[in-house]
Amino acid sequence: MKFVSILMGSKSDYSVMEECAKTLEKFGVLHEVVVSSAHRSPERTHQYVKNAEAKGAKVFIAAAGMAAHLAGVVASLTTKPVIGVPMKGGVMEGMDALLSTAQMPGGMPVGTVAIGSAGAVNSAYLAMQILAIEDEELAAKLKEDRILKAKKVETDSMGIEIIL
Ligand SMILES: Nc1c(C(=O)O)ncn1[C@@H]1O[C@H](COP(=O)(O)O)[C@@H](O)[C@H]1O
Repeated sequence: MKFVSILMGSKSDYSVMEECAKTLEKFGVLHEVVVSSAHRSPERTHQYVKNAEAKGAKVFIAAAGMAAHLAGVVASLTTKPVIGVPMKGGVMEGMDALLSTAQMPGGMPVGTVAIGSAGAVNSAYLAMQILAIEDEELAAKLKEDRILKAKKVETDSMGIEIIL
């Protein structure tokens, strides 16, 4: 079994991270969704990451807001790629979470995406792009998705564009 693991620090992150799960779902990519906090439930986080890796998690996505240490702690527990998603809601509307997710010490990376909703969706795409390195079927689906996105830009432009 190979799958993407999605962790979030709180149930309150789910309304945003649901978009990540839905994006993986759309492409038929197997995933787990778990609430676990490095701060509030350190043992659960440790056990979950170790078990998930043993079961076949190929990429971890970790979302948290405020002092967002979850992704960094997940990165400390696995050598699989870890994608961090900073959540809004702290005093700096996500800038606090962005910095605490991205500013990892050398040798312990967390690939960090945008704050909030765009980041949630992009974390799923980035995870799939990593899986697609060795999955031609998924790679083809991602290429098709790019073509559809480019076509949509053209369609959206029709009716409003003025070109001299
Ligand atoms: N940053 C962390 C961690 C962690 O890093 O371990 N655990 C929870 N949180 C974050 O705290 C915020 C508020 O959580 P509550 O809404 O439960 O009070 C959430 O965005 C969560 O990700």
